[in-house]
Amino acid sequence: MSATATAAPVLAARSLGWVVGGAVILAEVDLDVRDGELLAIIGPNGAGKSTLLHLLSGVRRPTSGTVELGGRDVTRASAAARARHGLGRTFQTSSLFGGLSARENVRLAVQSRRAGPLSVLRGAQGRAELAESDALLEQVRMTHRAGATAGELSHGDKRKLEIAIALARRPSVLLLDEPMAGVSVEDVPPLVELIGGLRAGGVSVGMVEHHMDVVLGLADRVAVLHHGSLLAVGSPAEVTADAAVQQAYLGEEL
Ligand SMILES: Nc1ncnc2c1ncn2[C@@H]1O[C@H](COP(=O)(O)OP(=O)(O)OP(=O)(O)O)[C@@H](O)[C@H]1O
Repeated sequence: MSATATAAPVLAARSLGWVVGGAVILAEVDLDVRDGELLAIIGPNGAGKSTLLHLLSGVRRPTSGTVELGGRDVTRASAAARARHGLGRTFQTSSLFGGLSARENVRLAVQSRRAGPLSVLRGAQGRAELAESDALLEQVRMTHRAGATAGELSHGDKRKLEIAIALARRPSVLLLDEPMAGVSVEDVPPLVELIGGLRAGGVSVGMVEHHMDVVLGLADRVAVLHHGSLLAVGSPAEVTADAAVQQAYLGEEL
């Protein structure tokens, strides 16, 4: 039994569903991210993976079911409120300020956590904020790129910077939407190391990812979505041996 097999859920979907225009995009999904684990969410294109992240993080409201964060019902809470209560996330499309440096991007996130977004408008200077920003850049191995503008970074470095920004808000659970998308082959191993190390820093992770070698190497558990329903959830070995999962991926590499 793995160390996280009996850990408490930090984030949970309970019978979660989303219906739009009569189409059932997500149906009755019961799934949790447990304390200290890395849960990977996989599934063929259009399975509902991003929708699930949107519902969990409050970007979209479910049409049925509930979301619990740290044991409390946050179904009606906004994305900002969930973020304040420890839920971080990154998006498939980059959310960086391309014209600002990597350090400035992280510093804005640090500032907004420390004093609320208005402090950014006041242009508050703070040694502590700078030190914290630099520590976050160090944590994601980006110190050497601190002065580079975000727009000129490689895809791999952009993903690292986005994780640093998410960590600036000190999340207890972090949702990553396809962190390896567009990342060059040589940038994959450092990103895998960074994401794998988040658990040791006390951050539980829910990660949507298509790269199976990355998923199988990193995840404590894997959840498989198919046509909006949860097909299987278990250890990487259990899931890859599952006949229904193999059927869903027929013709695709698993
Ligand atoms: N706002 C919307 N209105 C109607 N249909 C939507 C909407 N958003 C998503 N869908 C549909 O819901 C389904 C699931 O989409 P979603 O993006 O969650 O899938 P996914 O598993 O993340 O796919 P991919 O791996 O391609 O990113 C798709 O068929 C998509 O077209």
